[in-house]
Parts: sequence; C-alpha cells; structure tokens
Amino acid sequence: MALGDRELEDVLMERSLRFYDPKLTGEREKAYLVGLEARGYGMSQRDKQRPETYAGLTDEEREEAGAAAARQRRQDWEDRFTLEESLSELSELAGTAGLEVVGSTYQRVVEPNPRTYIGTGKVKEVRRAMRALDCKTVIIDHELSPGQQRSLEAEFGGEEEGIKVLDRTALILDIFAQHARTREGQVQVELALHLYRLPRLTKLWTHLERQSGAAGSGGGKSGGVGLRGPGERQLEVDRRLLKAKITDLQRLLKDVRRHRTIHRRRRESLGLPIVALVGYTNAGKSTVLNYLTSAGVLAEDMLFATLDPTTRRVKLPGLKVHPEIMLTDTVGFIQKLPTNLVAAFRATLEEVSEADVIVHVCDFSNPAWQKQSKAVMQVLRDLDALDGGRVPVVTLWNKLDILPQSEREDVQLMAATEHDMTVAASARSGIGMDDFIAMLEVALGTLLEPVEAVVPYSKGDLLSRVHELGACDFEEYCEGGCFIKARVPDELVNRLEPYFTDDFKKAQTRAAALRLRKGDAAAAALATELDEAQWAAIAKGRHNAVHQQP
Ligand SMILES: Nc1nc2c(ncn2[C@@H]2O[C@H](COP(=O)(O)OP(=O)(O)OP(=O)(O)O)[C@@H](O)[C@H]2O)c(=O)[nH]1
Ligand SMILES: [Mg+2]
Repeated sequence: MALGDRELEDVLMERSLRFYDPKLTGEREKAYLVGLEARGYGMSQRDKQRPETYAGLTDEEREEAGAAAARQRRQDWEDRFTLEESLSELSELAGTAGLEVVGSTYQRVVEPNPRTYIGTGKVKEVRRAMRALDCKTVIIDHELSPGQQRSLEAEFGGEEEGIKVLDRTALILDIFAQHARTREGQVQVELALHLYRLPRLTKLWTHLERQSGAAGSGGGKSGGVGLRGPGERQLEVDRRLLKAKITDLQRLLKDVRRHRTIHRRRRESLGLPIVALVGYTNAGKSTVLNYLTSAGVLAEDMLFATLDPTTRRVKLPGLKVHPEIMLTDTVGFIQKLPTNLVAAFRATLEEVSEADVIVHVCDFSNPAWQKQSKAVMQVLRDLDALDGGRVPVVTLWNKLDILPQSEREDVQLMAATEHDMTVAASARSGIGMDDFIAMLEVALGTLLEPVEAVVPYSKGDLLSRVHELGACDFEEYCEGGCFIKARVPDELVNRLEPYFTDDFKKAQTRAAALRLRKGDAAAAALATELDEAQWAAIAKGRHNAVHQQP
C-alpha cells in the first residue's frame, strides 16, 4: 500500500479510542506504577527574591503579604495529596481501566530530569522490576511531555519489546473513553484523546498497530504498516488527518452543546429547582441519585462510573417545599486532572453552574476525604458554580454504614452541630437519608421568597402552582379570593404580583428604597428585620388587607 493512501478510518482504528484493548490481548495487561511527589513547600526564599510581587508596598504590608503567602503555602502543603494517597488512587484508576497492578515504586522529585522526568537511578530500578515481573506497561503518576514519554519508553526497552509508558492523563482518558455514554460525552472524550495524541503521533504508538494486526482486527493493511512502523511521510499524513478530525469534532461539539442548551431551557421552563450532585469520584453521587429516584443510573465501585450528566425529575417523599425537583448527577472530580480534559470536564460541569442547590457528596470512609472535599470545593469556586456563596450547598458525609455502629451517632451529631448544612448518612443502606432529605428541604426553602396575596377564584391554576412549586404557610378563603401567605420561587412572584396585598406592596417598596439608598449589602443585612416587619404587618392587618383587594 502506498504511503498516504490510508483512510482516516484506518488511522483512527489503529489508534482506537482505547490505549489497549483487553479483548484483543485476551488477558489483563500487567502494569507497574511509579508514584511521584514534587517538592512544593519551601519556596519562600525564591518568593522573597521576587521584588515585583511586593512592589509599591510599605514594609509592614510587605511583611503581612509575605506571611500570608507563607500561610497559603503551608495550607497548600497540608491540603496536598500525599504520595501514598496519590499512588493508591493511581492504582484504583489502573484497576478501573482494566489493568492488573503488579508492582510499584515512588520517587520524591526535587529537580525533575528534563528528559525522563524521574531520575536515572529510578529509571534503572523500574527497568529491572519490569523485566523481573514480565510487565510491559508502566504508569507514571504525573503528566509527562511527549518527549519524556518517548525517552522513557526507549529506556525501558523500546518499541521492539512492546514497552508502553502511560501517564496519569492517558489512564484517565482511557477510563473516560470507556465510560462516555452520551453523544456529547463521547465527542468530548474523543476530542481530548486526539489532542493528547497529536504531539505523540510517532513510533510510540506503532505497537498498537502491531497488536491489532496480530489479532487480525486491523486487517492485513495495518498489520503490514505496523510491522514496518510508519515512516516520516506517513506521520505527516496521520497528523494532518488527525488535525482535520479534531476540527470536525470541535464543530460537532458545538452542535451537541446547542442541543443541550435547548434541553436545559426546556427543563428550566418546568420551573422546578435544579439540584446538582457533585463530589469526588466514587463518593456515591449516583447511589444518592438512585436512592432518591430508583432511576437505575449506573453506580459502580469504579472511578468515573458516571461521565455524562444525568438529570431526573424527582418527587421527594414528605417534602412540603418543592416536592418536585430536577436532580442532576455529574462526573466525579479527581486531583491532577489532565489539562486537556479540564475543558471537556468543565463543559460537563456547566450543569452545575445552573444548579439552584448543590449537594456535595463526600466518601466519609476514605482516609483522604477531607482533601478530596477541598479539591472539589476549589473546582466549584473556579467554575464560579457557587455564585459567590449564594447557591446553598448541602454536604453529605456518605458511607456512614462503614463506620462501627457505636461511632455513627457521634458523627451524625458532629455533622449537625459543627458544620453548616451537613448530614452524615449512607445512600446505600439508607441510614440517615431522612435527615438528608430534610436538609435538602431547608436548602430548597432558601430559594423561595415570601409573598402575601389574594388570588382571585378565577385563578385556580395559579393557586395550584403555588402548592406545586412553593410552600403555602397560610391559606384562607375570603370574599375576593383566596388569601395566602406563601413562599414561592421567583417565577411565581412575578405572576402573583398583581394580587399582592397593599401591606405587602408597601413592605416591598420600602425594601427597594433601602436597596437603592444603602446598596445591596445593607439591604441584605436589613432583610431579616424587614421580613419580621412584613410578617408583623401581615399578622396585624391581614383581614383589612384582604378586604382592600378589588
Ligand atoms: N458502604 C457504602 N458504599 C456506598 C455507599 N454509597 C455508595 N457506595 C458505593 O460506592 C461505590 C461508588 O458509588 P457511585 O454512586 O458509583 O459513586 P459516584 O460518586 O457516582 O462515582 P463516579 O460516578 O465514579 O464519580 C459503589 O460501589 C457504591 O455501591 C454507602 O452509603 N455505603
Ligand atoms: Mg457516578
């Protein structure tokens, strides 16, 4: 076959979505792990030498800025995942991807070797271990440059020996590729994979061609090409094809997104509040969704079981406020998220930015749960999903059932007393889930605005919407209509406005005036006071107000 004749499909098939295919090789591929820890703390000296950081500050301010930076560094250091934690996570990732971990080592890297990232001594050690274990795949717990990946592969025995060097990124991409279910998820992952591969399109990947050729799946063509290894010209062609494919995918993604926006609009038009489940991977988000909906969403003990956001309309038992909600399950978070996946991941998480209430699910049984939880909150802040603290967050310490019976109550008490909107429970066993639903109701309650109105009898549909979407605290049938004291979502506030009682209108005008005069912050501070004033007025003049209505 002449070079350059190959179709895009051939290139893509050889470099199929998977980095390896258990079905093709017939057995679980063995993998050797290399954990890494970069030295981060102790940069204070270097910081001090950067005068521009502190330019224009007085001595005192400089001192304070320096101290703050040091505090931040110490905090970052404490929040970091330890080498052991990160390595054990890498091992779980490998297992999830279908690899069998046969051994591991680690290195604390002070100055990374630019060529191989890990030091030369470590390279030798890993090579020895791989030979002894008859293991051809090594996974480095760090994002490697294409050059580093190539050098390492050569050091470990090279293509001839079938050696494969993967990094954390490749592993996560691989898992994502296996788990993407929706069109959008698949397109995103495929795009991320191609972007990852483009600079790595070299002989590095020829073993894949050989594998697929050997198994007969690639047909004679790719087997032949694989055995020869692509020449320079073939590489050029492949690169061009991949670039074209990337452009196509980007265009496709735009289309898919537009569709999703339409879906989202439709959901919004239902007027139901959106509750998003977020959390570290494997925390139990899908299990919570299942508990609340019995929707049958995939919940598995593997990382990134859920890649695509799933939204369900849920009727929650016993809820007086917002008995119905839209509940969205999302992709799990992970530390050291591959950079070229961040964009894809963020797009998926756009759903979270739309949420009215966020439920943060933590795996309380994981020793690193606090660090995981901080990492999650940081991403949420980066995404601006918390809307500067205005979106209520309910925290669920999940997997309470794993704790011994004797400790459970203490933890539940600690959650309730020492933390804001936090509940300890178990989505799988159901322990404490009533408390969780009650807490969700509290959070949903904060979305509602108090109103007071007399709804004419001809507007029965409006009244039933109030019951459906809000909470009616008082209801009385009077001459002009049904007098209600209720808490309702924004949309209904507008529809009820023509029927507001005079007292309520006055209170509103005062609130608006205050806001104008004192700015939003002052109005917020006075809101509580105003609320009380409102309700006092309502209590006093209720009947008058009712009779004043047309
Ligand atoms: N013991 C125990 N296991 C739980 C509980 N909740 C979830 N699990 C298990 O934890 C594993 C992960 O649960 P998922 O619901 O898939 O977690 P997730 O957060 O959706 O994970 P990703 O979608 O991968 O991010 C599954 O094996 C669940 O059965 C719980 O309350 N107790
Ligand atoms: Mg899930």
